[in-house]
Amino acid sequence: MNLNRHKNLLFVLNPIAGDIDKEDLKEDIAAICKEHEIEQEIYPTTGDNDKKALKKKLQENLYDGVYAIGGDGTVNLVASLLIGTTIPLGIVPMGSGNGLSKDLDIPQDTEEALQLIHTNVIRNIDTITLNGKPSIHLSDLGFNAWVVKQFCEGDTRGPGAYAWIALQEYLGYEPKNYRIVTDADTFEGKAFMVTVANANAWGSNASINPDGILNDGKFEICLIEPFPRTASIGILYKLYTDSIDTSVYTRILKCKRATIYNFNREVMHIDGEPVETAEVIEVEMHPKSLKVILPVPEQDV
Ligand SMILES: Nc1ncnc2c1ncn2[C@@H]1O[C@H](COP(=O)(O)OP(=O)(O)OP(=O)(O)O)[C@@H](O)[C@H]1O
Repeated sequence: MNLNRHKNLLFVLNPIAGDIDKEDLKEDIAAICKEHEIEQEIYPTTGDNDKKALKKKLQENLYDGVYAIGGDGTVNLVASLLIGTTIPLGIVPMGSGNGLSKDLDIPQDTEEALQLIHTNVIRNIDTITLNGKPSIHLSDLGFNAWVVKQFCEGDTRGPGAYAWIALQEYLGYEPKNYRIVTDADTFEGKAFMVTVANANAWGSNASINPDGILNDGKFEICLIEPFPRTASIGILYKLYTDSIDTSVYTRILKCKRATIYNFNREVMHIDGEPVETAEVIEVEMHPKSLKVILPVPEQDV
C-alpha cells in the first residue's frame, strides 16, 4: 500500500456550515501543514459564485489535493470540480450532517480528520449525474427533498432543526407519481420518496441504501412506497438499523443508468442542496471518476 504525501493543498472552508465557528481551524491547518512542509491556501466560501472562483484557482495553481471543510453541500461543490481529474478530494466534516464523510469512514472528530493531511491513502469512487449535475452521495425526489428545501430556506442550521422540519412536514405530505426505467427494471406508481443513491446513509445516520458500494460501478434507486401512518415507526426503526431493504414498503432498483419521469415535478435535491426540478431526469453512472483522500486502513497502520 502506498501512502500519499501532499505538497500543495487548497482548503475550501464553508464558514456557515453546521453552525460551527471555524476561525481556530485556520491556525490548526497552517500549523499542521508547516510541520509537514506542505504549501497551503484557504478559500472561504461566500455562497455566491464559489464554483467559478474555485475553477479559476484550480487552473492557476498546481494543488495535489483539495479539502472541503463543511457539509455535503461543500463536498459536492469541491467534488464537482475534481471529478475526472487526478486531484483528490479530502473532507473535514463540519456540516449539519456530513453524510459522505461517514460513508467513507472519515473521522468525524475535527482533530482526527486533520491528521489525514499528512497520513492518508487515495482511492477512486464512483460518481453519478442527474441531468448532468454531479451527485457523489445521495439525491432525492419527494419527502426528504421537500424537508431539505425547507431546511435550506430556514434560518436555523444543525441536525435538530432538520429533524423538527421533517416531523412537521411528514404530517401533511402526499406521495407523488413516478415512472422509473432503468437498464434492469421498471417501476411505475406512487412513492413517498425516491432516493438516487451512490452511497448509503444520510448525515442523520438513517441508512436508505444499506448495501450500496461506492466503487462497484452501479447506483441504486431506493423507493419508499406509500405506507400507513401506523408503519412509520417501523420504517424509521429500519432506517436507523441498516435494514430498510427488508421493509415491505421499500423497493431498490440497482442499475447503471436510469430515466425518472417525475410526473408531478416534485422538488429534488442533490447531495443536500435543492436544485431546479425537472419532469424527466436522466441518471448516469461515472465509474471510479473521483479520487478521495481516506484514512489508512487499520490493518495497514
Ligand atoms: N459564506 C457563506 N454564507 C452563506 N452561505 C454560504 C456561505 N458559504 C457557503 N454557503 C452555502 O452553504 C451551503 C452548503 O452548506 P453545507 O451543505 O456544506 O453545510 P450544512 O448545510 O451545514 O451541512 P450538511 O450538508 O451536512 O447538512 C450552500 O448552499 C452554500 O451556498
